[in-house]
Amino acid sequence: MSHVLTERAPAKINLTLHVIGRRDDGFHALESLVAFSRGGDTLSLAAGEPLSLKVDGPTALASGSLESNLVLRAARNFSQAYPHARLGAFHLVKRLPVAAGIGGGSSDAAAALRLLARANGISIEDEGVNGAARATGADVPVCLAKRARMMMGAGEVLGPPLELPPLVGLIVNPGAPLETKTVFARMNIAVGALTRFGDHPEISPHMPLDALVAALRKGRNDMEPAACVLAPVLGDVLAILSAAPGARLARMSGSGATCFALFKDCRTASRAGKAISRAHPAWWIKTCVLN
Ligand SMILES: C[C@](O)(CO)[C@H](O)COP(=O)(O)OP(=O)(O)OC[C@H]1O[C@@H](n2ccc(N)nc2=O)[C@H](O)[C@@H]1O
Ligand SMILES: Nc1ncnc2c1ncn2[C@@H]1O[C@H](COP(=O)(O)OP(=O)(O)OP(=O)(O)O)[C@@H](O)[C@H]1O
Repeated sequence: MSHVLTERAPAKINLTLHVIGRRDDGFHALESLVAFSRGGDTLSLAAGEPLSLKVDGPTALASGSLESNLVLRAARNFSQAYPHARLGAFHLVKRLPVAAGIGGGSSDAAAALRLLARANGISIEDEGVNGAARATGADVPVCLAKRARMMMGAGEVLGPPLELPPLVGLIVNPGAPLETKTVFARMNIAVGALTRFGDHPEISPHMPLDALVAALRKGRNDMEPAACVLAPVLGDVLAILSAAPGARLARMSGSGATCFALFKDCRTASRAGKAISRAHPAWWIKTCVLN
């Protein structure tokens, strides 16, 4: 019988997302402080079986065809880097909203690479694993170690892991899918243009909570205005989160439409979550701890 390994694929939250320009290859250059939730999707691997994927869970249908699933794309990229490596049968339990700016597919792909690395006794720091992550998608490298850190370049340049204090958050997705590519296109930045270079607030490795929140407030998500045009409900989500009692900061994650707010404690966050859920029962709302 094959040995089954399991990994969690958490949500990625862009606490800040500064788009500082557009490179000659068409990709946008970013400065982003990324953190991770504790819940998310679950991926398991029966190592040694032929490569396959089964997906179930509440958002399985929304995640598209099996053939286009980033788990299989990551596994194929891994196999190119390590042609003699054991692959296996993946089982994904999909819970995160899809095309939501919280890197669900990227986190699943990174979990697949962690599982394949474990099954083959390879470190996730190995260049082959990192190369497979880069080849799979811009957000996959940062999801590989799932540690809070600065992300730069088009996602391939990572700062050192940061020991952020746990941030109590509420994440809200109003159910309007947004494709990353479409939101970038709407920003309409010319190839080769540098917009707002280097004004990201300084984030130090052991920042106390209040200093971190103050620094985050000086940051922004540059994709928010374009995403709000494409999904006007986002304006409501941000206004509701900003006005929630105890909210210290409200912002969109990634290319949207998921937004988050930070609170001083779990009780305040959970109370806000319940009130928003009563008013908007169709929205996906989760309290979480980010770091
Ligand atoms: C916006 C972020 O969510 C911030 O974390 C990510 O940069 C997006 O990462 P991702 O979803 O993994 O992106 P990919 O699937 O690699 O790219 C989707 C499309 O988004 C655009 N794209 C992506 C990342 C980037 N830095 N610049 C871009 O212009 C490209 O048109 C690309 O074809
Ligand atoms: N395992 C997967 N989970 C979710 N979506 C997937 C997966 N594999 C492929 N996809 C496809 O990837 C696209 C983006 O989905 P995803 O949920 O990763 O977006 P996102 O949260 O906006 O990502 P990011 O924050 O990295 O931009 C969707 O169109 C979906 O069909």
